[in-house]
Amino acid sequence: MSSPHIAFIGAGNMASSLIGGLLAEGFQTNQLIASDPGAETRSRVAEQFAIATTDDNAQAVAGADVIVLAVKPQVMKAVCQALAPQLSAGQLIVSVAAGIPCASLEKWLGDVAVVRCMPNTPALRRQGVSGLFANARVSSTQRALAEQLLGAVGIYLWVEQESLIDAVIAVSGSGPAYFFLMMEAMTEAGAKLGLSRADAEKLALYTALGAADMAIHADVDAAELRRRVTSPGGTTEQAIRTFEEGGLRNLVEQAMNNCAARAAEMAEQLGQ
Ligand SMILES: NC(=O)C1=CN([C@@H]2O[C@H](COP(=O)(O)OP(=O)(O)OC[C@H]3O[C@@H](n4cnc5c(N)ncnc54)[C@H](OP(=O)(O)O)[C@@H]3O)[C@@H](O)[C@H]2O)C=CC1
Ligand SMILES: O=C(O)[C@@H]1CCC=N1
Repeated sequence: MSSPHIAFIGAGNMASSLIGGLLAEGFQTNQLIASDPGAETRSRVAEQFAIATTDDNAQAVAGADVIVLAVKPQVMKAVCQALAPQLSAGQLIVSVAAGIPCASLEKWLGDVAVVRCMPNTPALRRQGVSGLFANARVSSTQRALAEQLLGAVGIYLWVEQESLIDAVIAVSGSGPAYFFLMMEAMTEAGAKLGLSRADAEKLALYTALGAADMAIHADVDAAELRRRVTSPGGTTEQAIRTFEEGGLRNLVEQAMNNCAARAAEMAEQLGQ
């Protein structure tokens, strides 16, 4: 489908990142509509992206090829149950919600084609990475449609088991926050070492960008790139030793396990 119409249900952080990325990629404003109960949110989205907005989810989904469910998991059941009678045959549901399984969406929406997707907010800059899982009703054309949507805002990969979406959340869905935390901490520490806050922030952010770009394009892994920065007896060695002795690897593993466990817990609590 060359010019699909896409309705966003919920126009908050994640929807805005996707909308911004789609428009930057060349989607037309008249292909997109966003529905949200918040008047301020609708004004912001209309002003920022010049797309149609509404507070009526039923109006948003009428005629849409793809319906992106981008509300908080806590309201997903009510949103879906209200939306179910408004859906037409052939529409593809793309849910970006953490912790809401396909089976729950099918229970609330009926016999629908669902792609469960875990994107991340760098989609706004078309630097997103998404994990996708399709239920059995998704046709090959609809798979291609989901790929067109998420491919417009970054890269994507399909997982063959739905449970792996929780692992995707732990790595990349929530992952930007881990790197932002690192940037905050490096900025603070740089400022304490005497740099201006602005300079410390610039150095930290561009270092993150450069390291990621280098790691993506290198023909060796991150461990080898790290070793190449770490001169024996030099400065980096002291920093890395401090991280290792402080248990950074264990901490990262624990954090990601807790993240995935929370997604599973949400499925128990909110998916009924
Ligand atoms: N933020 C992220 O980095 C990521 C988020 N996600 C998923 O995206 C989803 C949305 O998260 P996020 O964008 O951060 O949350 P936000 O709160 O920023 O956005 C959700 C929006 O939905 C609106 N909303 C509430 N009720 C309804 C309704 N009945 N109909 C339509 N819209 C409604 C909310 O309005 P109001 O505020 O007035 O309630 C809010 O504007 C979540 O399910 C989350 O798991 C996935 C990947 C990454
Ligand atoms: O924190 C959350 O629950 C959402 C899902 C992944 C990123 N943000």
